Amino acid sequence: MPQTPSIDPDEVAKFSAMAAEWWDPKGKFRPLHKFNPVRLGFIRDTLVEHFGLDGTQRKPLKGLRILDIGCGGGLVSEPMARLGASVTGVDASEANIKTALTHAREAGLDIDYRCGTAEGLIEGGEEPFDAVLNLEVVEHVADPGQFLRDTASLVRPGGMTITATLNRTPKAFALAIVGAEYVMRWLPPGTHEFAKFLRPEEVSGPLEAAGLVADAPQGVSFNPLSDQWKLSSDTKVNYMIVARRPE
Ligand SMILES: C[S@@+](CC[C@H](N)C(=O)[O-])C[C@H]1O[C@@H](n2cnc3c(N)ncnc32)[C@H](O)[C@@H]1O
Ligand SMILES: [Mg+2]
Repeated sequence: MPQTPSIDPDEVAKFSAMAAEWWDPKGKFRPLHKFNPVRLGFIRDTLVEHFGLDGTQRKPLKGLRILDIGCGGGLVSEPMARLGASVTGVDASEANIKTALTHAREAGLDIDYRCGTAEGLIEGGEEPFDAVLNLEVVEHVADPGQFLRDTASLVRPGGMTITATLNRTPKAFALAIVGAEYVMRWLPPGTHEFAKFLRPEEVSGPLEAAGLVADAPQGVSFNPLSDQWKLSSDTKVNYMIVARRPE
């Protein structure tokens, strides 16, 4: 594990211990698999609109350079590559990167996976990206403000970033921790720490401090009747924020 400021070693160890399960839709990452179609649709549509791409093409993201920071096993990196993007997937856990590499190789996808961090990319003089995806990571890092400013600085002028996380509200405590971890057992107890959840302004603030302009948050909600996630106006539990760097 690289020793740099954004890493909380206990958090990264927790994900490393589950590394073999990333691609098991019934395993410990079941919630992310269930959640994936709605966030992928939102990401695709947002990128197509922002960059003025042709959404009817089979590979509409062709030509875009995307960073998936905290990519885990590659649940988002792979679909982005299939849509034509040139994807760099970075994760602090070596075990996750191994899982991601093996899975992409078996799928015949060429993804630039690296074990590392946002601050490591900056120190290494990485060229800024068209888009940076920061999905379900900021609630697991040591210093969220610095991490958000770092991810923002990896966005090129005219580019954008999408951040997804959990809100720090009583409803999120009830659903994402008590419900998902202790009642439904969708996630291993201890996966999330309530104090590390972020209010939308705690995400947009650091992004804007780093020169981006943030949209209003987009809520994502689970409907127990249909057993599905959908975009919603309710940002009290899961939400995503799009932020753009002016030209
Ligand atoms: C909940 S998972 C999300 C994975 C992926 N983004 C997804 O949504 O499918 C959080 C990931 O963040 C990684 N991580 C934690 N701290 C990190 C850091 N400082 N830099 C990069 N990755 C980190 C963990 O190893 C883990 O794979
Ligand atoms: Mg999480």
